[in-house]
Amino acid sequence: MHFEDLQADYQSQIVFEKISARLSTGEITTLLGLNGSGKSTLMLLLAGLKSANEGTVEAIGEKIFYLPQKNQVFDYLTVEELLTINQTKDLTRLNRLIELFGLKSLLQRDISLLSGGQQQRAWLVYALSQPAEILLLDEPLTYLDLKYQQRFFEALIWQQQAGRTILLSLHDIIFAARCSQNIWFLTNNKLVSGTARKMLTGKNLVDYLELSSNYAQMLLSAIRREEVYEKRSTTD
Ligand SMILES: Nc1ncnc2c1ncn2[C@@H]1O[C@H](COP(=O)(O)OP(=O)(O)OP(=O)(O)O)[C@@H](O)[C@H]1O
Repeated sequence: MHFEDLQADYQSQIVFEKISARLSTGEITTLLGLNGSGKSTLMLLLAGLKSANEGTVEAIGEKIFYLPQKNQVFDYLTVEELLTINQTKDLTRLNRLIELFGLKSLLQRDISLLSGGQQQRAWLVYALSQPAEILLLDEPLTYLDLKYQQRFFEALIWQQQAGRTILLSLHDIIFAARCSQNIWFLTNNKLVSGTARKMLTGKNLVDYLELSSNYAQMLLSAIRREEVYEKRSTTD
């Protein structure tokens, strides 16, 4: 999937203009940016749910699934009913996801009566079980406790290894650094993109996320420590 010279606005307020990028097939890309920088808007455009004022999006022959930041059901629907709406799903994958996200004991419960994190787990299983080549997941970590953030990380790596192309929007750059090959920053109506290694620099965190340089350095040290830990843990 790629897009060129995209422009979006709401009632003549420009969100971004002339942005272009390619979503690398089979890789995980994370979209970072301040509140209101346009991450959800870009996902809506890529999913074909909002039309661009200018520019083009091309995803020939690729099925796209978009999970919005806020999800709700308007009728009483159990978790099981939600997860079986689309019968064309791969049941082996669905059952493994149900297990991974601890939904077995919640299958008969009404979604609207679950806690925020339990609802998010149901929506994530719903999203990850869709038969789509491209997954657009808007702030998937919202409400998740650390246990299920870790499970979500495992699910992401599994899905990437199964050949899916994934675009996430996140505010957690440590999580982004762990899972992403590519980082896109939305900043001042523009998109700046590159490999995670190249993009996660102190200067970019200060310039694009408006962090103080001390906080940016602290996060980058945590990312470096994590890299060392991960290298060590693969040889343990
Ligand atoms: N339906 C809408 N009508 C009018 N303006 C909107 C609408 N949706 C979003 N906006 C505005 O467009 C801009 C981009 O919003 P968007 O939701 O894409 O940002 P975001 O980067 O996803 O933010 P966040 O990190 O807070 O989720 C913001 O200024 C927002 O106020």
